[in-house]
Amino acid sequence: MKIGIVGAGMVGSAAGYAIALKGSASQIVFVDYNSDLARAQAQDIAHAVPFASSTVVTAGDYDMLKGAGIVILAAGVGQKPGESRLQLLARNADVFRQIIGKVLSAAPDAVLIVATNPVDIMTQIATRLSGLDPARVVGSGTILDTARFRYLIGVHLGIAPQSVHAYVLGEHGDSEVLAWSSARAGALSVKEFAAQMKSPLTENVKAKIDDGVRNAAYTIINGKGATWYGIGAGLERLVRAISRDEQTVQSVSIVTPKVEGVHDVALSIPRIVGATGVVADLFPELDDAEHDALGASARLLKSTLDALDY
Ligand SMILES: NC(=O)C1=CN([C@@H]2O[C@H](COP(=O)(O)OP(=O)(O)OC[C@H]3O[C@@H](n4cnc5c(N)ncnc54)[C@H](O)[C@@H]3O)[C@@H](O)[C@H]2O)C=CC1
Ligand SMILES: CC(=O)C(=O)O
Repeated sequence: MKIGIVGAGMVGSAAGYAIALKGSASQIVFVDYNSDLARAQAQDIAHAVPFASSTVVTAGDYDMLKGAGIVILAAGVGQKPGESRLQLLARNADVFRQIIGKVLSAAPDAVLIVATNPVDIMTQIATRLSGLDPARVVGSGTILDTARFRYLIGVHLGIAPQSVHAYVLGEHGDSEVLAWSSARAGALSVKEFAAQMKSPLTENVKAKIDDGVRNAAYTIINGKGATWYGIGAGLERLVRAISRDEQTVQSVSIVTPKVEGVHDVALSIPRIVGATGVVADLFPELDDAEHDALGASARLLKSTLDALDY
């Protein structure tokens, strides 16, 4: 499948690199208003291809997206140290106003994957601007936070993160909800697994893991200016799920009719992802505090969107 990537900065290029190394696309086309950057990223990644796959990597204008089955939207500004994702909204909404029409003119049948922050609200804006079925406009949402959560639980339990089944819900941002009550390791609840492994999940351990997930972006941005490898791998995972019609469960963001009493809000819950985008939503079992936190996250996202005049 041909994949378009609009925004050839750190996130777009990390996604392209991961896709090329895995060979999950036949072709990648980078588009960026900095055309020199797009060309340079394509060339650099193309030089990795002989070690890994047969993906053809190029760069060009929007018309080069013709025939793309998926277009990743990673254009826009990222956070400066101390800035929240929500503070990027007005600037990145302007970027989407400029690019969505051009993407759809060239690739009207593509599934859109949104990475630009604040990703939930940008997903809602992309859905509105494109007029597409919401299931075809998939925000990467908490796919990265879920990976961070599984990684840290895996470290605590001494097991591979692939054996941890746990999800982060709601906003990809400060109000996100770590769904501890439904988290499992192998066939056990994480609490029972931890007890049997003699590494109990105390409130202190859970608080440290929460901080490691919720504040990961701030910590990494303080150290290196931006984050890109984690999300690059997450975007590749979504490309694979869609291009191979995998029907895999991922925590992604789409405009959802009703979440905790909030109507038409984009946020993450686990969803089945296949060729057409999101195929079905899965509402996990939550305890009362998690229900309340998910409701608060949904209300925050909805009110932030409503305050934006676009
Ligand atoms: N969803 C997630 O989990 C994550 C999202 N992000 C977000 O991804 C976005 C991109 O981050 P980076 O790649 O680090 O930024 P970057 O600054 O390295 O790259 C952004 C690119 O977008 C391009 N661009 C800006 N306006 C454009 C327009 N109107 N048309 C075409 N291209 C345009 C720029 O030329 C630049 O190359 C940010 O909003 C960031 O917050 C970053 C990490 C994780
Ligand atoms: C920047 C960002 O959204 C992240 O790394 O989670």
